Amino acid sequence: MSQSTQSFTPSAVSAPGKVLLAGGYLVLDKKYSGLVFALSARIHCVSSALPSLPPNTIKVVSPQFTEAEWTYQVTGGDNDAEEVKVTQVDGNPNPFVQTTVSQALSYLRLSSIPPTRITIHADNAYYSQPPSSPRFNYLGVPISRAHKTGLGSSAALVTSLTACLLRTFTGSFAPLHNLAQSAHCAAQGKIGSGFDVSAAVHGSHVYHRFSPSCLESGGLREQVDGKWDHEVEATKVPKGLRLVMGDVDCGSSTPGMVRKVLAWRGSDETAEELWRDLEGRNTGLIELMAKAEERSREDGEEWQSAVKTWGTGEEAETESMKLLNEISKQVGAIREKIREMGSRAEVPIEPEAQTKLLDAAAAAVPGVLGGVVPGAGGYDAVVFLCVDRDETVEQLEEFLRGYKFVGEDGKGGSVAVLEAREEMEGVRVEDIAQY
Ligand SMILES: Nc1ncnc2c1ncn2[C@@H]1O[C@H](COP(=O)(O)OP(=O)(O)O)[C@@H](O)[C@H]1O
Ligand SMILES: C[C@@](O)(CCOP(=O)(O)OP(=O)(O)O)CC(=O)O
Repeated sequence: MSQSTQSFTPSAVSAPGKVLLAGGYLVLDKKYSGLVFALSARIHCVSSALPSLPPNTIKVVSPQFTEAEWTYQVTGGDNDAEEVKVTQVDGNPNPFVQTTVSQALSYLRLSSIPPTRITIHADNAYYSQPPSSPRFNYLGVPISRAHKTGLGSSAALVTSLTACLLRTFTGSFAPLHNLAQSAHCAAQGKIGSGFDVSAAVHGSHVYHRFSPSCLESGGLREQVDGKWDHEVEATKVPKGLRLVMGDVDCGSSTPGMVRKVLAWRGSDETAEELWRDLEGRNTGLIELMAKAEERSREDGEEWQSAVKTWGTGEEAETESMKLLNEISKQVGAIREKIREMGSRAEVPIEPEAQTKLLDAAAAAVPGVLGGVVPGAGGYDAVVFLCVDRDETVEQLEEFLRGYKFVGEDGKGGSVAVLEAREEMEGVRVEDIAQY
């Protein structure tokens, strides 16, 4: 039913970026798990009334970039038969912003809205830039020219913007997950696994995807309000451990890699065995992390002492130490299968240059349990699981800063440490006075 606006709640919300530590490619199939951590790097959206504009106008601005203002006119929705239309009247195209505004307003079917401004602020870790830049640093280029670091800017943006629109016009976040997945898939022009939007909504978890059929028939309302079959089981990096994210300055294209890996999976009947084996290793890591977290609560003193000494040569033989050793070994076992997957599909999921970097970092820095090439793999990122000791983190950062990466065709590159670590929480309401 169409409804006129009952409320206008100026809102500030944020949604986190993601890192898929385990389950790349597998997570595209509902049977298999994705271990995804939300990150402290967030995209914020802040709404306010903008009385200088005509009614039924929404202006979205992203002030860290040039040419980043988009004005939309909202029409229709006066009766049930009439669709809501969102037309861009000003600015360059931004399909993620436009699709999100359009889907949120079409879903809500508001027959009139007060003129509204929404400001986007992205944490610095989303784009390469000088260290110690001010918060929400001004990059001075259009978004298309900013160098992305692969934390999932579009998923965090779509989720944050959807949440902001829902809260502004209805006072609540419902139905955030389904609506954000729908908008993200529509803007991308394809139905991916959705682990990134799921992390932006729910925070860190083990993810099983929704069936693509949730978005394949019926209208928007029917789809969003229908029964979704994704699964989300909260998880966390055990106390005393942390993730360190590295951005490798040598790009590779995810879409091409996904197509090739899936084509190989379809053509080789032994691939399924590899998928099952890798799933066993991934769930093995998930279980070990849960056990470690449990151990840290059962015997905090023993756990703390293991975390303090792991990798220093002064380890005592305790249950906690055993768990840290097992986690470290399990990361290695996952990488072994990932390399097999890559070489059999002929796709550089963990290319040799990344193997060298991951092994060299773990060998050089005491306290690094292991590193992987996250998500789809390739040349552009690494993530390390390490003990959360100041000296370990500092040494790892120093090691990465000094590392000379030799990528595809012998091209050299550097590795930047991102200002982001794991975080449990997904979307959240922020204090509107802070911006
Ligand atoms: N801070 C931002 N403000 C406005 N739009 C953004 C912002 N960050 C990302 N986007 C949108 O998301 C797109 C990037 O999406 P994509 O290429 O899928 O990258 P990612 O892998 O980071 O999600 C941009 O072209 C833009 O449309
Ligand atoms: C291959 C995948 O399973 C994981 C890709 O993970 P990334 O973290 O590499 O993704 P992008 O940020 O979109 O580049 C594809 C998917 O699950 O959609």
